[in-house]
Amino acid sequence: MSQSIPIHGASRTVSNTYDLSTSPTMTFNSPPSSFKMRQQVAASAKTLKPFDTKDIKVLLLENVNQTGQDILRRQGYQVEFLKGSLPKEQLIEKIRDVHVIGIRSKTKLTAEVLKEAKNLIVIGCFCIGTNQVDLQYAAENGIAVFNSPFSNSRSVAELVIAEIIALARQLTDRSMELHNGTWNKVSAGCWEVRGKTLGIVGYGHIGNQLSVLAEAMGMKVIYYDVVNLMSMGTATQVPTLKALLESADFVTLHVPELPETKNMIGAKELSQMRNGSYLINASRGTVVDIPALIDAMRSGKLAGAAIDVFPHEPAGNGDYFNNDLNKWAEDLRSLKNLILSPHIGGSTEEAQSAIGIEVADALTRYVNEGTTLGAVNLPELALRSLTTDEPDHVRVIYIHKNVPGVLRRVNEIFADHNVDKQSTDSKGDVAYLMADISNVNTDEIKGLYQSLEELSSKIKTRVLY
Ligand SMILES: NC(=O)c1ccc[n+]([C@@H]2O[C@H](COP(=O)([O-])OP(=O)(O)OC[C@H]3O[C@@H](n4cnc5c(N)ncnc54)[C@H](O)[C@@H]3O)[C@@H](O)[C@H]2O)c1
Ligand SMILES: O=C(O)CC[C@@H](O)C(=O)O
Repeated sequence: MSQSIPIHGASRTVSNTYDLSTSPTMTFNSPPSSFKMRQQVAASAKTLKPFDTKDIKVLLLENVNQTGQDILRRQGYQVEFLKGSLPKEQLIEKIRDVHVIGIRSKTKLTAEVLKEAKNLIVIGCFCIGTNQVDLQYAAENGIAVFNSPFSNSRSVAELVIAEIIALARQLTDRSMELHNGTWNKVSAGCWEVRGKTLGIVGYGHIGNQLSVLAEAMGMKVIYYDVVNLMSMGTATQVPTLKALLESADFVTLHVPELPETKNMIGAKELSQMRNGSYLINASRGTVVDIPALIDAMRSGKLAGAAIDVFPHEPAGNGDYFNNDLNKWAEDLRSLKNLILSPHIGGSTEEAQSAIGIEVADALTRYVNEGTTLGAVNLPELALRSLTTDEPDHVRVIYIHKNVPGVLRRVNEIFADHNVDKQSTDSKGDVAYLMADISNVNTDEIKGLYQSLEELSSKIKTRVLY
């Protein structure tokens, strides 16, 4: 029935699923005849065929790297690839049909969109941020979400280092002037970074990398985080954001998009910064109140800023960055010593290639084996793989409401079979159960599936075989 295909180290041995190509609410027919054929071949000789995954539809948006596309195509999935994101109406139209969607930071998978995604089992965010997905709605509807938590962290940190030096030397202004034919050799207001203080807000993966790089350039590093953290090198944690803003020559933001981080840097915080200091934001566009930043730049309070992320970002390359998109865009564009970049913090060949592999592997393992290791909205579980000499085994994945009595009822349904291994865990209101059951003949799969589907606790059932 299946053959072992290496998926970047993971052995793929679970071969088919009972609900993947169909709506979870469909009525059941007999198992496909191809399944029985595979069973016979497997039982007699173990000269196994690759399993049939052509029914699994994947939609990849926002120019997901070739590495990710290749992994998913090698599985035999039907992969549709688009370079940009889609307007909401088109997204809804497409998402109705697919089992897997891969996105980056622009595609908003809100409850309104996900409500239409009746076949969707998993979302891959080919980036760090997952704020663009309604994670709670996804979990409550049995849709796993994966991301790549640190594959582009170094790229962001390196961009920020470049920006610190470029701002201190007004480099982008000088470059633009010379591009326009003007020679303007100045030293006034241009500084070395050695001995200056870098204030890092959010000392996670990116903040850590940055800390090490900045110290290597002779900068003093202070940081503010809501969590008590171990300092890299000789960096120092400060107790409040205010303390950081008052002491830093350069302030750089590396917090996630959360209700608490919305407009975290507004007029009050900008006024607390040192005169002639610099602000860098490569986190999320909502973290800085941009009209307040424009005022602080115009008044000379800030000597410069670098902004990589915006509250509203264009859907694709070539689109306009103007007042229709963000009402202050043209004011922002007119400022001196302001570096504007189109959300490229993580956009390097190294990062995108690594993210493509990491997220596509996670999606593949989830689709084929039900493994949730690395999922951001479901409990993280894995079971040892099924093997080819276990032809009458099935793996049951039962995503359910986290309420009393479910395990007893599920195990009653399994009662006529041997449960070889089972694992279960919960996260908030949602629980995830994996069980490998032996001595299941093909005619019994439908019954198992239907019995689980009929439980009032059910969110989503998958039977992999
Ligand atoms: N510009 C880009 O291309 C790009 C690339 C990658 C990531 N990002 C953004 O950068 C963010 C940070 O990435 P990371 O990998 O370092 O994340 P991380 O989760 O490793 O670190 C975030 C840190 O912020 C801290 N934090 C959370 N809320 C805070 C608050 N209110 N005040 C202070 N600290 C707070 C957390 O405790 C954590 O230590 C991501 O969430 C993403 O939005 C942007
Ligand atoms: O590649 C992207 O679109 C997002 C990059 C970055 O913001 C992330 O969250 O990883």
